[in-house]
Amino acid sequence: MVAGGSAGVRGLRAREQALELARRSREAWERARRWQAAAEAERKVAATLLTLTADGWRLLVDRRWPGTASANVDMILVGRGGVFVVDVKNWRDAPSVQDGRLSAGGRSRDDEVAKMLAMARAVEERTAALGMSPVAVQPVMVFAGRRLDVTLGRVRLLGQEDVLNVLLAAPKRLNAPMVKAVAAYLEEGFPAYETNVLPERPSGDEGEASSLFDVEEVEKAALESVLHGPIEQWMTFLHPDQVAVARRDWSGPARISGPAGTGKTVVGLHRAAHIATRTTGPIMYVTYVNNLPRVQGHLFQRMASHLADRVEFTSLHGWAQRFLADRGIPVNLDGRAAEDSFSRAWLQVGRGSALAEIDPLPHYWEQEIAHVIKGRGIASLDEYRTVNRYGRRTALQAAHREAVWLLYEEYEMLRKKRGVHDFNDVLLAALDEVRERPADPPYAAVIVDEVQDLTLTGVRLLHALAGDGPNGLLLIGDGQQAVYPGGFRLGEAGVGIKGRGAVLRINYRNAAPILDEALRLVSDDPFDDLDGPTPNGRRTVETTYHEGHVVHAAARSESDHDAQLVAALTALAAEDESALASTAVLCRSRNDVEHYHRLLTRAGLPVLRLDNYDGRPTGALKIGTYLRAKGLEFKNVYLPAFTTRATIPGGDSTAAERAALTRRQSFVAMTRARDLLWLGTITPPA
Ligand SMILES: Nc1ncnc2c1ncn2[C@@H]1O[C@H](COP(=O)(O)OP(=O)(O)OP(=O)(O)O)[C@@H](O)[C@H]1O
Repeated sequence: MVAGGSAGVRGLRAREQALELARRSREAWERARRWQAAAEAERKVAATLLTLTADGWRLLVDRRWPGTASANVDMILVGRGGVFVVDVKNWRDAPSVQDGRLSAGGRSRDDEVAKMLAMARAVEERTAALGMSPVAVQPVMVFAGRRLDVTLGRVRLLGQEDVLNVLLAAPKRLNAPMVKAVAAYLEEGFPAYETNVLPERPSGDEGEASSLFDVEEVEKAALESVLHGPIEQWMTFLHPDQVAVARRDWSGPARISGPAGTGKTVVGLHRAAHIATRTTGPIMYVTYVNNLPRVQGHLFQRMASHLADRVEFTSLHGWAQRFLADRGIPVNLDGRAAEDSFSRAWLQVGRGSALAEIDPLPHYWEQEIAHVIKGRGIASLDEYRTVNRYGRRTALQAAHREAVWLLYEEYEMLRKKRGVHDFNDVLLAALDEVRERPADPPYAAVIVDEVQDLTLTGVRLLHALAGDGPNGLLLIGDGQQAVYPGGFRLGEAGVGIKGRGAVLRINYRNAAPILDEALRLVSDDPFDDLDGPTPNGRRTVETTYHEGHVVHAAARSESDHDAQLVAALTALAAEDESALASTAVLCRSRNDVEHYHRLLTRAGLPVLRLDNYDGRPTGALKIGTYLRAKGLEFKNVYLPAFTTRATIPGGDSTAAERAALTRRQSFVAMTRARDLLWLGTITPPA
């Protein structure tokens, strides 16, 4: 269930709210009528908007616009939906929007849009000082006496009769004290003309109260608003450092880093919105994980719906496949057939070679090919002989490198014989194509989230798309959360970010005991962070105070462990029926996901796979692998069969490397938890 209580209670509240507003509209009308300096059209719109003041909104009318000789701002409305900069229009001809242009009576009115945007920007500058995100400032043109609801870029065009419903339905961004503070701050920044003040108090004479709105429509709008989650609040207020990073002008590629939960994605999303309002080209928000773009896309839609069509949320491989298909380049991506080709290559030339001395199991070598050879686009044995294998800590002698190369060539031969491609082939082909024939139209910006999981080829591809222009490429990530082996330096991708980096340090997500527990696990592990290695895993990070705890559930057997998990989740649901909606069970392997999915379903708990989760509220408990949970967060996280030992078997020389990777993956899973982290372990009696 979502915020706002049960459906019945919500409906009742919306109805009460609508009726109260209808009562207050008479009072509003009277106040507006006595606003001498305004024209009739403005008075009517003011009356409509004044109605909202009964609901805690603040309306500032006819304000001076500092820094301009004589310009004024018609109205600034501050309420729980954010800040709305309102320009009232009383045009004889109906406005019309076509191909992104505004006209009326056959005449272009684009200059009015430009003025509106400049006004919004002035308000945005002021509210940014309070840590408010620009996406919470919305320019609105209100057309007196008309019905209309059209979006033109950032500007919303509304008919006088539609404005109230739209504002009431807006997701809640500000609470009551915030509304007061923001309004007071804007009042100071945009002073009133003394001769033109809207009377504060009604006279008591109700006068003519034309029907300003339809009670039923308002009721519907009020209901829509409470259905939005509390998430809109972080979308509105950021830490001043975060606002500064989101709005910074970078002269070339830049980087945002910081430990888990420090708001890197939040800043990335705000940055996407910021750039969208200042450019015209497409913007790509890309990540390695498949399901994350859907979730981030929905967050962005809720944060800045008017900009949603400007930003493409995509996984890197998904984008590359579409791009190649559009260019008519055939790709036969078949992960399973490619894996099978590798298994055969291993049997033929790997298992009996010098490689088995280091690690007798194929997994390590499969990753060597995927992340080091193909992931870095290495084209010859000579190149591979000397390459620095960042992030892979097991040294390879010349003979081993030669054996790996043989294995790679065998794999490639078998793969090509079957006519299939692997994920690396897709990126390599896309990179060749982009270099040959760049994307058209070019991307105005490419924002890469979770960049630590990309291969060098992936970063080269995105760099080729974004170029080195101002505010073009932004890399967001944290090497401590890398869940794949093999790394690189940005310099190798030809990306220079010198002097264009920002580090976020305040963790807003995890309760302190959870973050402490997770950081303890990786505190001795150095990690690679694109610019170079760190000596250990200890980070400087501040936590924001909120309650939370870690539960250790120790079991003697698998059945005892599973019973404890079911009991814990059932108790959680019994205490608060909505708790499951913000709870996830995360598993190390797909097999574990299958096992726990069956277990929980049998116990009668509603379960949704993370593969099918798109960020929209659902009442079900989420389940998925650690890797699928990247970038996400939940109030309660359950990690059944939790172990800090490497679960993939292999040789002694590579054991330390595998164990470190396992710890990093566990760290990612643990830091998804906001308030409760449940760790289930199975220790059979000695
Ligand atoms: N200024 C802020 N005020 C309150 N909450 C914030 C603020 N900034 C971020 N948050 C919250 O912190 C949490 C973590 O944010 P986000 O997912 O962007 O972090 P991250 O650094 O990308 O994390 P990770 O690297 O672990 O995926 C989110 O719940 C977000 O809403």
